[in-house]
Formats: sequence, C-alpha cells, structure tokens
Amino acid sequence: MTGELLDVRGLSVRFLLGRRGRGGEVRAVTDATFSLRRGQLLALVGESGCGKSVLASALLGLLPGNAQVRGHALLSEQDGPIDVMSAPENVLAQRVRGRLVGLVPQSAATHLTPVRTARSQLLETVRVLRPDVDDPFGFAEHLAERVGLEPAFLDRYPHELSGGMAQRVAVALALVGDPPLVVADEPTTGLDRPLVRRTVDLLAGLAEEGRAVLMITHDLAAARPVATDLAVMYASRLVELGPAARVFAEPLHPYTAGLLAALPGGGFTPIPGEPPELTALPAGCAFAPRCPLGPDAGCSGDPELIRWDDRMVACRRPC
Ligand SMILES: Nc1ncnc2c1ncn2[C@@H]1O[C@H](COP(=O)(O)OP(=O)(O)OP(=O)(O)O)[C@@H](O)[C@H]1O
Repeated sequence: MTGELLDVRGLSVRFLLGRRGRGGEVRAVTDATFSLRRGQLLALVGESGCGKSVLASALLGLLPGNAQVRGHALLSEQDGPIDVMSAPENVLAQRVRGRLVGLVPQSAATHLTPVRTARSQLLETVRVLRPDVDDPFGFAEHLAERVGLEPAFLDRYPHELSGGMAQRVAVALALVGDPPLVVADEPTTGLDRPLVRRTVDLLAGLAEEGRAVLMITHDLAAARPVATDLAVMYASRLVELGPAARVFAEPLHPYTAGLLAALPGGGFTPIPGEPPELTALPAGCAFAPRCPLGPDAGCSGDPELIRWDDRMVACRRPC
C-alpha cells in the first residue's frame, strides 16, 4: 500500500444462479481497480443495476452466499493492511465493519429497527463499538449534533422521522466507531433537492475532516458539487476514473459524456438503448452497441482501464 486507505485491485464479483450456477451467472463487478485516500470523496456513478451496490457490499464483506469473488480490497490498518476479500468473518465483524468502514445504507429509514427509537439504536451501537466511551448518552447526543440533527429527535421512532432526519441518524450510526472510510450507498434517494444538498454537504464535511468517503449514486447532479473524484461504472466495469472537476469538464469515455448530456444542464439528451444484461455480457466493450462513435474493430478487445493524463479510461477511442 502506498498511503492509500483503501486499495482495490482487480476486484470481480459474480453471482451463481440456481444450483451450483446451473442457472447461469450474473457478472456484477468486473476487474474493479481504484484507491482512496483520506480527504477524498469518490462518487461512484452509473445507471441502475450496473453493480455499484454490489461493489459496496463487497467492501464490507457483506456479499450473499451465491457470490464468488476475485481480487483484493486492502484496508489500511495500524498492524498492516486487511484484505476484505479474504479476511475471515471474525476479522470483518470485529475490525472492519463499523470500525474501519462505516456504512450509510440505501433507504436509511427502512434500515432502522421500526420498534425502537433512534436514540436506543444509537446507544446500542455506541456500547458495542465504543466500550471506551464513559458517557454513551452524551456521546450519542454529540454525534446527533455532529450530523445536524436536533438531539430531541433521537427520541422518535423511525416512522416519526422525515427522510432527511432518518438519513442523519444513519450517518450518525456510521460514525459511531470513528471509521476512516465511510461508504454511502445512494444516500440521496427519495430526498428533495435541498435535502440532497444538505446530505452531500454532510458527506463532503466527513472527507474534509480527514476521512475517505465513497458515495454511490446514480445522481450525477448531486455528486457534482462535492465529489473530489469520480468513478463511472457501466455494465459491471469502471470505465472512467479521475479528478471530478476534470471528468465533469472533459469526459473521456463516451458513456460519461452521455451521462453528462442527460443532465438538465447538458440538454436532457438520453443515451439511446439499454445497458446489457449482466447475465449475458458481450465480449469486448459492453458500451459499443450504444456508442455514438459507432462500431470499430478495436472495440471488440478487452476494455481495460488505461492511463490517460491524470485519469483512467476504458476506451480505445476516448472523446
Ligand atoms: N444475490 C444476488 N444474486 C444474483 N444477482 C444479484 C444478487 N445481488 C445483486 N445481483 C445483481 O447484481 C447486479 C448489480 O446490482 P447492484 O444492486 O449492484 O446495482 P446498482 O448499480 O447498485 O443498481 P441500483 O442503483 O439500482 O441499486 C444486478 O443485476 C442485480 O440483479
């Protein structure tokens, strides 16, 4: 490891369908390679179903039993890196989840236990992850304030919280163990625009205070003001990766350019066609059938990420 907090190398995840894969397989993540340092907020963007959440689950060692993984995801720790892909469950439970990696889950409200107040759930997490804390009650209130939630709201049950409040409780829960890496899976889904902005600003604040943040989203507009880096995923592969300002200003991959053109500021021009099924990925570049540059013999080759200036791109003919 060279100063990175997270170093993902050649990470692939496939799901076997049916008994022993007789029903085929879903190639959810293919050969993902990227790293994250403290202070970075990496937005991982891509259309629904391209593999973003599976990648997040892999980083927490939370894949279901029918998943097969290859590659490495090294998390830096004092005693040396932990490879989440090969670490035993006791290491994942005792040293990784909550302590090295905090998860802000998709749809925070449904993730909370419905019959217990936010306070009791936060206190329980404090007692498990922070036995060193003398005053769990005060610590929980401090965390609530840290994420911009009036501590009195902690006495509410999940159904009594608005979407924005539930999201803040979820961020507070993710911060209990003071993890250096926070993974937020679609943190803005279902929120209105002002709340989207408050949520991404909160995540940006976590990066500014020295954590690394991986924000998974299909909402490029939400990521734009806060991402320091951008990773674009298409049909299970990362196709472009680099400093966010550069990628937004001059996208290299035609898929990234298409996503930006589909934004309100880009003219609302949708990308024609549909992504391929992850059960039947074509050989070569999966974007080729939708690519505005048209077919080319070179596109039939393996679309590996190659370095291009300060970025990585998986295209033989970048824009
Ligand atoms: N346990 C599983 N068994 C089989 N396939 C799965 C399993 N979990 C996820 N998948 C498939 O993996 C693919 C990637 O799913 P994933 O949830 O990562 O997409 P996503 O990019 O996060 O989309 P969204 O934004 O809609 O959540 C999908 O085709 C999904 O159906």
